[in-house]
Amino acid sequence: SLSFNFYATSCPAAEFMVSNTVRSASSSDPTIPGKLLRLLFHDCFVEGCDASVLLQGNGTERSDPANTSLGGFSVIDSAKRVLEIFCPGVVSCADIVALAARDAVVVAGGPEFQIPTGRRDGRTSDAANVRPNIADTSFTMNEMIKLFNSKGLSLDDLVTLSGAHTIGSAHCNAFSDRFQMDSKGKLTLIDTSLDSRYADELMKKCPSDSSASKTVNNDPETSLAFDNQYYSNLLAHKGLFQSDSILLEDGRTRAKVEALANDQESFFRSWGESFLKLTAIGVKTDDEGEIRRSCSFAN
Ligand code: HEM
Ligand SMILES: [Ca+2]
Ligand SMILES: [Ca+2]
Repeated sequence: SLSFNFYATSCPAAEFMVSNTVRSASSSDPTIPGKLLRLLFHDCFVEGCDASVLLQGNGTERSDPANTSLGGFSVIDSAKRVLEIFCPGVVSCADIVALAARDAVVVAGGPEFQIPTGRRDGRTSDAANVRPNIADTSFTMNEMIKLFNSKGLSLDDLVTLSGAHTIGSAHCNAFSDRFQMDSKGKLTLIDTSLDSRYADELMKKCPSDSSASKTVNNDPETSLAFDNQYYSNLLAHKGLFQSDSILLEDGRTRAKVEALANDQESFFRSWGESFLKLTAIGVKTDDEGEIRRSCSFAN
């Protein structure tokens, strides 16, 4: 099983080296924390937290269209490079992904807490497993609940972990389903759960002819700060994805949204608990899996 300070004797500076790498990468590129946090989500929901998302090659998870907008791989690679110099063959890529996401939140001003380590790296990675296990922005609440429950996560965990959208950004096509385009390329809002002024802003930033690489902030107010602003945005009908907006629309989750919007401390407490559950999904430990030498390839 996982344990706190798993590397205490085998590589005592492991966590320090990961956090240093995350810190220095984020200081030269402020988009890094969001990328590292999303990378963890996409790792843990597919085959568990086993770094399967990092494997390169034909038909791996990383090659699936649902994963092409992932980033932060180079930060994981540079942490691994340092660790392989000081503690060769000891620290798993799966632990690096989890620790890096934990540290990314701290860098962005979020809560700091210990997480257990001892995850081992998976040997398989199949693109076909991505879409059945990753939530789509068009999911209904029932579909979201079903998916999260299948990973051992509750309704409250869903609301809390969606708070990750308090940082980072999204490509225009990630929310284009909230608009309709006429034959001249003009957009109109079809999703009435969205604030109309916010919708206008989004249409301006993401016109129908905008480039595929164009992005907008997930949190229009404090995109670099890991705070509870996400929940105030939901109350103001400024959830970027339909899967954000329904957290307010649905009676089963609304009270939790309101509670987290009202109290940042309670968001941080909830975050710590739900993050621990997220980083423990389907972990491989002890004699399962391996410790990869390179995070991009199985040994
Ligand atoms: C509940 C269902 C969820 C859906 C439908 C969803 C969907 C999305 C989408 C479509 C994007 C934009 C990607 C892009 O276009 O580049 C995004 C970004 C992001 N998501 Fe989620 N997400 C969900 C839950 C989560 C969870 C649980 C986490 C982490 C705990 C997370 C963390 C992030 C982060 C940090 C970003 C910004 C990435 C960046 O800046 O590069 N999301 N999400
Ligand atoms: Ca995985
Ligand atoms: Ca924020």
